[in-house]
Amino acid sequence: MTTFIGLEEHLKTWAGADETRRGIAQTIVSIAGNGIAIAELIAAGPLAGTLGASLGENADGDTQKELDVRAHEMIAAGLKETPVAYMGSEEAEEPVAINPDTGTLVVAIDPLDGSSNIDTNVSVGTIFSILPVQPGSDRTPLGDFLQPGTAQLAAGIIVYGPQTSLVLTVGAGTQIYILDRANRRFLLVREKVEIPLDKPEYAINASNYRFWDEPVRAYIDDCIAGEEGPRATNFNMRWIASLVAEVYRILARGGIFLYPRDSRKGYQRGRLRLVYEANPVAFIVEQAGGGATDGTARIMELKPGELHERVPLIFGARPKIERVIRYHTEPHSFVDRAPLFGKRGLFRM
Ligand SMILES: O=P(O)(O)OC[C@H]1O[C@](O)(COP(=O)(O)O)[C@@H](O)[C@@H]1O
Ligand SMILES: [Mg+2]
Ligand SMILES: [Mg+2]
Repeated sequence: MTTFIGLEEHLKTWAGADETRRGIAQTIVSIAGNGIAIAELIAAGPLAGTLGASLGENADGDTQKELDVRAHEMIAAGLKETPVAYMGSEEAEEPVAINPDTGTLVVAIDPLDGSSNIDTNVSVGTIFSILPVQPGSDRTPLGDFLQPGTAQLAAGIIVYGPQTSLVLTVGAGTQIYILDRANRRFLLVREKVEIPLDKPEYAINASNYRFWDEPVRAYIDDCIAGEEGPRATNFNMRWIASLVAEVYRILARGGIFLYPRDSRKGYQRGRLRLVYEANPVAFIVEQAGGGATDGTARIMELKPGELHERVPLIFGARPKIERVIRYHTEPHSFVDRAPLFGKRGLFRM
C-alpha cells in the first residue's frame, strides 16, 4: 500500500532549521487546519445553518455571505499562533492586525472564493498568499500587501469539492495534498504538478461576449471556429464560476482560463483581485509550468496600488498564454486573416 506524507511532516523537512521557512510552514499549517474546519461546515450545508445567507456587502461592494464572514474570522483567529503581522482579506476594507508588533509575515487571503456557489453544492475554496514584512522604519501594514507577486514566499488554494484538496507552492514546484477526512490530515498526492500543454479547452463567462475587447473576442472566436478555423482544432468549454475549481482543473488537465476586462460598469479592470486572487493563482500556475497574464504583462510583475485592486486574469498552459498575449500586442496576428474566416462574431458562425 502507498504511504502518503502528511503536510506538516513534508513542510518540516522543507523548512529544516531555517527560521523564515519555519514561520511560513506554521502559517500554512494554520490556514490548512482551518480549511479542514471550513470543509466540514461546507459539507454539512444547511445542517450547519444558513451559510449562503447574504449579510450585506464587503469593502468592494460584493455581496457578503455568512460563510464568507465565518471563514474570515476562523482563519484570522488561527493566525494568532503564527508569525503573521497582518491579514489582508477580501472581507475587510483594511489589513487586520494579527501580531502587529512581532509578526514577520503577512497573509493576503480570499477566505471563501466562489461564494455565489454556496447554495448550489459546487466547489468553492480559499485562496492565500504569504509575503514578507518589508524592512525599514517607514513601512506601513498596507505597503506590505502592495509588493508585486514575485515577492510571494508561498501561495495556496484549498478546494472544497468532492475531495478537499490543498494546492500549494513554496517556490519549489506545485504540490497537491488531499484531505484524509478520517484522520483530519492533508496528505501529499502530487509532488510536482505539470500543466498538460495541448488540451483544447477554454473557460470564460461567455455571457459577457459583447462587452469584451477585440483581442479576447478574436481568441474565443478562433476556438469556437474549431476545425474549420485558424486553430484547426475543435475546442471544449467549461465555466464553473469558481476560480479555485478552474485552477484545479487546469492543473489536472490543461487549458486556459480568462476573466478579461470588459466594458460593463465596474469591470474596466476585470473582476478578480490582484493581491489575494490573481497573484497566488499566478504563482501556483507558473510553478506548474504555466503562465498568467493580464493580456500583455506577467501578473506577478504588476505593482498593486491598493489591497482590493482588480485585474484582468488569464492563465493556463504556457503556449496558450503566449498566443493570447500575441493577440493583444500584435493585433495583425488575428486581423490579417479575418477575410479567410468570414465575418467574426459568436452568433454569426
Ligand atoms: O459570476 P461571474 O462573473 O462568472 O464570476 C465568477 C468569478 O467570481 C468569483 O466567484 C469571485 O470570487 P468571490 O466569490 O471570492 O467574490 C470567482 O471565483 C469566479 O471565477
Ligand atoms: Mg474570490
Ligand atoms: Mg471571496
